[in-house]
Amino acid sequence: MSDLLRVRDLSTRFFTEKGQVNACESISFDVQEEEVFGVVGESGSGKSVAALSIIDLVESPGKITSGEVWYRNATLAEEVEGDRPEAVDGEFVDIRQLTTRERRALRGPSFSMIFQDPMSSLNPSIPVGEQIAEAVEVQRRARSNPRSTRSRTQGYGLASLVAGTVLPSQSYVSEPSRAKAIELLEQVGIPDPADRADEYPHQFSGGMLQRAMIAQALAGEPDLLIADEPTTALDVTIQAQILDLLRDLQADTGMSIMLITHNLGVVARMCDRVGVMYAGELVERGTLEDVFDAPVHPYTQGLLGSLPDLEDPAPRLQPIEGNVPDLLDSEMGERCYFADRCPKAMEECLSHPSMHDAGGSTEHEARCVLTETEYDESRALSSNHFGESQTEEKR
Ligand SMILES: Nc1ncnc2c1ncn2[C@@H]1O[C@H](COP(=O)(O)OP(=O)(O)OP(=O)(O)O)[C@@H](O)[C@H]1O
Ligand code: NI
Repeated sequence: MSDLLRVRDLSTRFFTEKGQVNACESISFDVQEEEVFGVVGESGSGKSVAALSIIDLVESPGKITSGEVWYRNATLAEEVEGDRPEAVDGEFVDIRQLTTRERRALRGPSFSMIFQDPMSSLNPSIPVGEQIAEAVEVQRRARSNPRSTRSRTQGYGLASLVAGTVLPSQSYVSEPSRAKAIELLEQVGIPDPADRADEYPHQFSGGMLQRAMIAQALAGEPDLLIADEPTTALDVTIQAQILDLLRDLQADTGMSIMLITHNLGVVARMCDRVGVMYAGELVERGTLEDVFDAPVHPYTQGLLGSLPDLEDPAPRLQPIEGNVPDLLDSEMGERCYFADRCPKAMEECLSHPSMHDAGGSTEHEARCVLTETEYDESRALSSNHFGESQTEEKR
C-alpha cells in the first residue's frame, strides 16, 4: 500500500500570555492510501492540533512553526513543479511550501474534516440539503475554474469559519448540485433523502445529523477524511452505525481516514495503523497489532492497561496516575515527558528519547529507552510517580 500523506517533523505552537505552548512537537507519521489511521491519547495530548495542522486550520495564537506535509497528488505535483521544484518529490507535494490560498483550495477535494458536534459544520437556519448542495456546488465550480472560485471553499465545514461565511443565495446552487446532495444523503444512509433534504438541522436526530455532516464532508470527494472524535457524543448503538458507515464509505470511495479517538474499542474495530500521542509528541506508532499486542512505551501499556477485552463495545482509555503536562515550553525540560508518570523511568530517561525501532512490523517505533534497554530497577529514577502521587494523596 502506498502513502497518501507523509507528515515530517511537524511542530505547532501556541503563543499565549502564559508563554509558548508546544501543542505538537516534531510529529512524523504516514497515512497510507485506503487505510484508517487512528490517533489516540489522553485529552490535551495534541491530537486535534495535529489534525488541524495538516489541513491548515490552526487558529491564532497558534502557528505551525516547522515541518513538512507531503501529499501524493500527481496533478498538483505537475502544476507546482515548474516554479517550485523544491516543493515536489515525485508525485508528492509538500503542502507547507504552497501558498495559504493554494493550501486552502485543497479543503474539500483533497482533505476534509468532521467533528464531534455536527452543528459546528451545519448552519441551523438553512435546510440540510441546501447546505450539502452548496458544498457540492463550491467543489463543482472549483473544478471547472480552479483559480477564481476555489477560495469560496475557505472554511466550509468549520465552525469558526462557517460563522463568517456568507452563504450564497438559492440561485447559486445548480440543479445538478441539488441532485448530487440528495445522492450524498442517500449514500450516508438517510432514508427518504429527497424529503429530508428540505428539512432543517433541528429536525434531524443526532445520528442523522452526523450522517448529514459526513455527506457534506464527502461533497468534494476528498482523498483524506479527518474525523475528530466523530461519535463521542452519540449513544453506543448509533456510534456503531456511524463507524460502520465510515468504514463502508472508506471502502466504497477509496479515501483514507484519519480517526482521532479516546476509545480503544473504536481503534480496534476501525484502524489499520495507529499513532499514540503524549504531551504533543507521537510516542508510539505501528500497525494495530504492533500497538495493541506488543506495546513498548509504558504510556501505551498504561492506556491499554487492563483493557478488558476487545469485544467490549466501549473500553475507555485507562486512567494513568498524574496529568498530561501543560506543554508550556518553559516547563518541558530535557527529560522524557512521560518520565514523571512512568513506572519504568530510569536514569536514561533524563535525556529526551527519540523514536526507535520497537520490534514487530517494520513500522513499529516508540519514543522510549525501553526500545533499546531492558528495564533495570537499580537505575530507577527516585522521583518517579509513586513518590509524587503519595504527596498528592496527603494533601
Ligand atoms: N487555542 C489554543 N490556545 C492555546 N493553547 C491551545 C489552543 N488549542 C490547543 N492548545 C494547546 O494544545 C494542546 C493540545 O490540544 P488538543 O486540542 O490538540 O488536544 P487533544 O489531544 O485533541 O485533546 P482532546 O482529547 O481533549 O480533544 C492543549 O493541551 C492546549 O494546551
Ligand atoms: Ni481533540
